[in-house]
Parts: sequence; structure tokens; C-alpha cells
Amino acid sequence: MKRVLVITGATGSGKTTVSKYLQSKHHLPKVITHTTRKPREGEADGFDYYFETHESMRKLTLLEQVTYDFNQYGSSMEGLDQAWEKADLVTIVLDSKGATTYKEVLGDQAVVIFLTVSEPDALKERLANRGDEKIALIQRIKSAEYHRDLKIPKQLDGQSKVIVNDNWNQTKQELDRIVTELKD
Ligand SMILES: Nc1nc2c(ncn2[C@@H]2O[C@H](COP(=O)(O)OP(=O)(O)O)[C@@H](O)[C@H]2O)c(=O)[nH]1
Ligand SMILES: Nc1ncnc2c1ncn2[C@@H]1O[C@H](COP(=O)(O)OP(=O)(O)O)[C@@H](O)[C@H]1O
Repeated sequence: MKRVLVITGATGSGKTTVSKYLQSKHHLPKVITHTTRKPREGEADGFDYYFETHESMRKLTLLEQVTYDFNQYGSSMEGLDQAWEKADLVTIVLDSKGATTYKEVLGDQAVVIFLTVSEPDALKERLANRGDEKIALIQRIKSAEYHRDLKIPKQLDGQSKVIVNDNWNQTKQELDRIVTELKD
């Protein structure tokens, strides 16, 4: 069965780190999504995201689309199919609203991993260490979406694999276990 590992959680919880690990260690292709957010230093178009204008975003046919911290993000069925052409198990990084939509639309084909940390204040520190611009960081932490994604949505509770990403070595072991289970 073709499946997609949906990585979700608050900003700073480790979604990108987990997605990169799954790509490098387990060779899981990543579904590239679209955003109107400006690229951060080191991010590349067509690799981290397809960076769009509001106008180009409007022309896309998307499976789901959200506003997160005043920017638009969206993913297409075409993107998912392209990744599935490469492998039966692929990953996508989504906010919790998108993760809920994927679970609703794809059912058992969507396996959701909800990332959290035991001390939410640690996230601010991680974002500062990541090198986020101070103003962008303050705005992000104030956003309703950031606060919403600190907690698992009701619809995903009991339907997701929750990883408390306090310790990276432990997280890697949990990820290895999940991938092995899904590939068996
Ligand atoms: N629903 C949805 N969320 C997305 C999509 N692409 C990215 N996101 C989420 O949008 C949020 C903001 O992403 P980003 O600005 O890269 O910030 P980050 O969380 O700090 O990496 C994160 O929760 C991403 O997982 C998408 O296509 N659909
Ligand atoms: N378990 C961990 N312990 C400490 N720092 C971590 C851990 N996991 C990720 N990080 C760091 O936290 C920052 C935010 O992680 P990132 O993957 O970019 O989060 P997200 O994509 O969810 O916003 C990055 O600098 C990353 O290296």
C-alpha cells in the first residue's frame, strides 16, 4: 500500500529535522509543498518549498491550503503522486490543520507523526539557535497557529504517533522503529 508519513507539530518541534533524517537515513522522498513565505537563508526553491507569489499560488490546484502566520501554504495531489512514483512510503511536513485533512482524505494511507517537546519554552530557544530573524520569530510565536499546534488536534488524538522530541538520539530510534514497521 502506498503511504505518506505526515510530520506535524509546532514550529521548532523538529519537523524539518525529522523529514531530513527520513530522507537521508531511510530514503523516503519528501513531498514538496508550496508557500508564499519568503525563503529563509539556505532554503532553495524546488527543494525546501516551491516559493510562490500570491498570484502563482492562486493558479495551483491544491489538495488543501492553509494560512499560517499570514502566509499561504498548500500541497497538491500531483506532488504526492510524484513522490509515490519514487517510493511507496514518502513524507510530507504539514501544520496540524493540514495533517487533519490528510488523515480525513487518505485514511490509513496517512500515518501522522505529531512532534512535541516536554517544555514549550525550549522551542523559542531552538528557533533562535536555528537563526530565525528576531522579528519573524517574535511574530511566529505570537501567531494563533503556533499556539494551536503546540497541542495535538482532537481529530488526531489516538490516531497519531506522538514523539516527544526532547532527545534527538531517542527520536531517531523511534523513527527507525516506525519506518521498519511500515516497510514490513
Ligand atoms: N497545511 C499545510 N501546512 C504546510 C504546508 N507546507 C508547510 N506547512 C506547514 O506550515 C507551517 C509553517 O512552515 P514554515 O514557515 O516552513 O515554518 P517552520 O514550522 O518553522 O518550519 C509548518 O507547520 C509547516 O509544516 C502545506 O502544504 N500544507
Ligand atoms: N531533539 C532536539 N534537540 C535539540 N534541538 C533540536 C532537536 N530537534 C531539532 N532541533 C533543532 O531545533 C531547531 C528547529 O528544528 P526544525 O526541524 O527546523 O523545526 P520545525 O521544522 O518543526 O520548525 C533546529 O535548529 C534543529 O536543529
